[in-house]
Amino acid sequence: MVETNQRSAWRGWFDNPVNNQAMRFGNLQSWASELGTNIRNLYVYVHGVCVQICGSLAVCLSVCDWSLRHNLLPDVVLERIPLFDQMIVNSYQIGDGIKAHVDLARFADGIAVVSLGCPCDMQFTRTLPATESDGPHTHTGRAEGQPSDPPRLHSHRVNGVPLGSVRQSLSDKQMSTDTTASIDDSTGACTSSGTESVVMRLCPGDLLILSEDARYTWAHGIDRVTEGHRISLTLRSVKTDSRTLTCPSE
Ligand SMILES: O=C(O)CCC(=O)C(=O)O
Ligand SMILES: [Fe+2]
Repeated sequence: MVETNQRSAWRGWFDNPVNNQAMRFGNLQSWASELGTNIRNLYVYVHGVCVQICGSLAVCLSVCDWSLRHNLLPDVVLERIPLFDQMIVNSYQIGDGIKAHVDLARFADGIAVVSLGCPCDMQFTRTLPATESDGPHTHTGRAEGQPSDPPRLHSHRVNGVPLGSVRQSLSDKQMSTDTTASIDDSTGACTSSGTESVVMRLCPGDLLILSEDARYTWAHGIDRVTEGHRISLTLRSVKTDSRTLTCPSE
C-alpha cells in the first residue's frame, strides 16, 4: 500500500534522469506523515539465549523463548512531535550511487530510509568522530569514495542490535505492532585493511533506521545501483536551532 501510494505521489518527478533528488521541509505530505506514524509504532523482538550461572560455573545453557522488545528509535527521539519534518526522495538509475557520508549535524538523531524499486547494497563504514561531512546532497550520480582513514573499531552491533536486524518489511500488513525481526550476524560484516565495514542489502520495502551510534559514527553510502531504478525516501528532523536559514551575504 505504501509503495503504491508513494509511487503515484512522485509520478513525473524523475522522468528526466537529470532530476534525481526532491526535498521537502516542514509539513510533510499526509502519506509521508502516516509513514512516520507507522515508524513510531514499530518495534522488533530480539530473541535471547539464557546462561544460568551456578557459583562460578555456567551449568545450564538454554535458548529461551522470551524476547526483548526494542523500539526502533530511542525514547527521546520517539517523544519528538512531529517525528520527521524533512524528506528527501532520491532516484537512482543504474550506475548511480551516493557518496559515503554521515548525515549533516543539522539533522537530529533518528533517521529513517525506506527503499523502493530495485535492491542495492549499502556500505557502512565506521568513522569517528562523527563529523559534519559533505552530506548526502552531493548526490550527483556515481559515488566517489569512502571517507579517508576511518578509525578501526570492532563491533558490528548498533544500539545492541546487529545492523542486519534493523530492517522491517513495510509491505507487511502487520507493520504497526506485532512485527518481528531476526538477528542475523551474517549480514556481510567484513574487515578489510583495518577498516570496519558492513554491507547491507536493501530490498524493496525495507526500512533502515539510523540512530545513535549508527547515525553518528558510521558513514553510509551506495557505490552504485546495478539492477534498475531505485527510489529511496529519507525522513529526518531538522534540529530546532537549525531551522532559520541564513543568507551568507547578510
Ligand atoms: O538512498 C538511500 O538509501 C540513502 C539516502 C541517504 O543516505 C540520504 O539521503 O542521506
Ligand atoms: Fe544519508
